[in-house]
Amino acid sequence: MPSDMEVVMSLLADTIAQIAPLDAGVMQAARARQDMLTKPQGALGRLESLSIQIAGITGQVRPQLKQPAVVVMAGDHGVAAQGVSAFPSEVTPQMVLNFLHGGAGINVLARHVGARVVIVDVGVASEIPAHPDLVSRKIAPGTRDFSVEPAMSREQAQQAVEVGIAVAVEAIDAGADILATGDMGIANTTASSALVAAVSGMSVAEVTGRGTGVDDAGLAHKVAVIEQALKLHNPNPADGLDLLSKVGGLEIAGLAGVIIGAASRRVPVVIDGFISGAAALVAAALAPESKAYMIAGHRSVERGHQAVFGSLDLEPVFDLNLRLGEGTGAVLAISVCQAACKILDEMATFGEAGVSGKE
Ligand SMILES: Cc1cc2ncn([C@H]3O[C@H](COP(=O)(O)O)[C@@H](O)[C@H]3O)c2cc1C
Ligand SMILES: O=C(O)c1cccnc1
Repeated sequence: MPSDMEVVMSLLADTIAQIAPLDAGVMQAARARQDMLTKPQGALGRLESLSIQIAGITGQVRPQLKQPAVVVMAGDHGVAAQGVSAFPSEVTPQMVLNFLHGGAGINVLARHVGARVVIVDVGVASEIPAHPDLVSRKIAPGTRDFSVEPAMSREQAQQAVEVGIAVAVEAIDAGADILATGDMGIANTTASSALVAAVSGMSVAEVTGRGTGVDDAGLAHKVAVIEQALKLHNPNPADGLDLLSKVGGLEIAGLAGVIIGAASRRVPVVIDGFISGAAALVAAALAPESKAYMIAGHRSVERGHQAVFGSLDLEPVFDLNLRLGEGTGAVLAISVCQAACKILDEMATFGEAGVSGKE
């Protein structure tokens, strides 16, 4: 009999092993179709390249995105005790209840694009009363304060990634054909900046912003806390579980799992803001092939988000000056992905429409 730990480890390893490269033949066929549509070649810019990426992801020359879902992972952070957020930790469970009642920003924007919202407690510190729409998969009641000790054990990091894999696969089995990532966790921009600094090699000051709105003194303190933590733990940037266990978060681990799970099932995954971007860096460290399945939804206001795009070689779909998280920018970008696929599928070719080609 394998121990529980071996089963857990094999799920992560098996899922990573299932991630295949994009289908180059399908992408070529989608490119050829784009070039026959009634517009100057390339005139629909990013809509064209997005449609081709999604064709390569799904293996369909004319992919349809009909059932979006956003996975919002919630977890608390021990490092909040250092005063690195403008808000108290009790906001995390309070916002989870808000999600469940449909009143948060993500609920509104998900309704706007017709996306299902999946809310997961992977590490909220307090007990959240049972609710039919809450996926309760708590690995620990928050992380430990990583300014003084590792945020979690390596085993917990792996278990949290696996929660994300399982939730993504369940959503896909229930019909989802495109996923978005969303986060909730007071102080999680601190963990995210630590991860981004560790992976990008940039200085902590360059990749640390105000999160929920700390003032100048608060920002300087936040930078000092992260610098000290990185000095203490020296995480290995090539080892996703080492990064997570030392300076990560349970919801960040869960989101890395969502990305890996989506990639393993050939489903596009739209990455939200800075926290989701940190999760994407971890996913890429664990499974480099998962990068091809990522679509960067938007550029967040949070300082350091650009470093994520640089490290992953991604270009955000838009920049609306968002700095909320929860998956808000990602679900809006899903609508752009759907538009891109409709262009590829529904636009007439020059031949069909009787329009003359280029001289
Ligand atoms: C009411 C409220 C709703 C939110 N929804 C997302 N966040 C965002 O803010 C937090 C990160 O910022 P920091 O690192 O400064 O704590 C995360 O929970 C993130 O999802 C929120 C924050 C607040 C206050
Ligand atoms: O970009 C984000 O996701 C973000 C930025 C600030 C605060 N919360 C989330």
